[in-house]
Amino acid sequence: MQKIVTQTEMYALEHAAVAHGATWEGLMEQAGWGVAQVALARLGDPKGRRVVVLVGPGNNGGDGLVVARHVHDAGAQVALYFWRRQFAPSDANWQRCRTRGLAETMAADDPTQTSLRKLVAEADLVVDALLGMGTSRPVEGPLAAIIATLQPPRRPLVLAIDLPSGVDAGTGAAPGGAVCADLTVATGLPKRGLLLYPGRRLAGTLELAILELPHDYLETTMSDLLRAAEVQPLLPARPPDAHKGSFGKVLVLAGSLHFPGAAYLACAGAARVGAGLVTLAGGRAVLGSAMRLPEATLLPLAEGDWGAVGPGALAELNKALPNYQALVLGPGMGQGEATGEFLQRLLGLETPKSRVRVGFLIDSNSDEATENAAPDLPPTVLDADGLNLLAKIEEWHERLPRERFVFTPHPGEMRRLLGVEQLPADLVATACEAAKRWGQVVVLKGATTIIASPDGRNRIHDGANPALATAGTGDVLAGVIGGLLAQGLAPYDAASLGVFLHGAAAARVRATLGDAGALASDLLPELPRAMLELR
Ligand SMILES: NC(=O)C1=CN([C@@H]2O[C@H](COP(=O)(O)OP(=O)(O)OC[C@H]3O[C@@H](n4cnc5c(N)ncnc54)[C@H](OP(=O)(O)O)[C@@H]3O)[C@@H](O)[C@H]2O)[C@H](O)CC1
Ligand SMILES: [K+]
Repeated sequence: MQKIVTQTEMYALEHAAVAHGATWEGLMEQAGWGVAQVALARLGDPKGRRVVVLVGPGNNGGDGLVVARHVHDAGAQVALYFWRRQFAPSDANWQRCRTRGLAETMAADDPTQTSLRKLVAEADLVVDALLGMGTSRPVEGPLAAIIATLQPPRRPLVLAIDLPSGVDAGTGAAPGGAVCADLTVATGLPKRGLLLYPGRRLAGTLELAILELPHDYLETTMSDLLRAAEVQPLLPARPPDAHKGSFGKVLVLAGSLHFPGAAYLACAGAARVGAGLVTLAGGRAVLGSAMRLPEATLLPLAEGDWGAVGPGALAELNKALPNYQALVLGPGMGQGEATGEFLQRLLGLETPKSRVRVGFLIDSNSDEATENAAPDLPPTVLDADGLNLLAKIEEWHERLPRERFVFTPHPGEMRRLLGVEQLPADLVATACEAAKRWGQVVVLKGATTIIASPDGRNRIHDGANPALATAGTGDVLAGVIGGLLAQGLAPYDAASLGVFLHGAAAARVRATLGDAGALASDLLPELPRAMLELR
């Protein structure tokens, strides 16, 4: 499993490695040697190739000096450009470069970067070893000017060691600008900032230089990179003697007059990942969606305002719910008052008192519990308007039954759930803390999607795809996760596999249609193909 680390976790791992007998110098040698191998593979025959290494003041610069030595020893012509690094005889890696006679330029002697521009213009490869995990503030002044000499379009290949200089290792932020690399070789383990935007974009292709780190430290709360190997075992089995009842039933409550298509997309998403039966619940507004998917059954519900679902729908819905193994709630359902009241009562949140009566609804029109007493909800995906309506309910997270929901917010919905104007910079920590506090699985959607479990586990999906930036793709994802929940996956696994399959289907769409013009519904036929590919 590929772990992703914060600076704190990485420094702790390095200390643990030293406690187990490694040396700092040895770790740096391993890191630099690993990076040099990637550099040499990119350079092809190193003879006569020109390499410039930009060396900063810290250990990232130290890695750069190790790379410089190995690339020189392999036959390339290496020049060193130092920024804020003072020579000291104890700097063994610099000393080794001096012994080899590598050319040196000091940034302090090149205030207008004239020498640097010439070096860069003649180089085949620039190695960025200015700053790594130690980046602690926005880039400015001479450092910004040095970084500016690497601007595209005319420039050599740029390889960043560990992180592109200027990218925050924890959040991926680059407030003062940063090196825009063609590839980044992470040392030991990839840092979170390499997966989060804009860091992910600035890093280019990601590669890894292996460090020997003590593995028992890897199994704590570090993030996992969501990859095929991790999710493949989660695919539900399809025994030959199976029947539709084997794969669960999903109830989808989605769509409204304004968003009729959301219902279709969510239902079809659930069906396309193998749910046995999908039922669409709603008023006349969603009839069109039901017609588009003849395989779905329909649960007609009493309508509130403008065809939206209102509290009158509860009786029918509660009767039906025990027959379903998963519920998808919210895509395009609207945010009208009646729908809000419906949701509040469906979730048992109509009065603070109901906290102690989870699973039973009180009909506010009657003094006593009605015969419509609600069953416990099955595992439920709460998405889009469902989340927006939930966010309006006072103290919702203290009163909602825990470990029952997968929340699938995009950043705007996440802000509303958290009740903040702006999301904190550290999105992984934000998703993880929310999942813990709310007791629900949180899928924080974005170019990089974060899946966080209440128990602290979290997975990061590196699936940016411009083809996905179109209306309705979130509705498909909600349906996909619902379809997997119905097949018996635990919420965290259903969310993880769902995000992976959705991303894999999107990659297939992009491969045939390109970056623009794909429709959310184009994902649907690709979902079974993505599953087939994964099996
Ligand atoms: N620890 C190990 O054994 C290994 C580490 N590896 C590599 O080391 C770096 C992390 O090294 P570190 O020395 O902690 O940090 P950096 O080299 O990234 O940089 C620290 C210096 O940078 C200055 N700084 C930070 N931000 C800025 C900024 N925006 N502008 C100017 N200067 C900045 C900071 O100086 P101060 O002024 O704050 O004192 C530091 O001096 C890691 O990324 C790996 O590459 C090896 O890979 C493995 C072994
Ligand atoms: K760097």
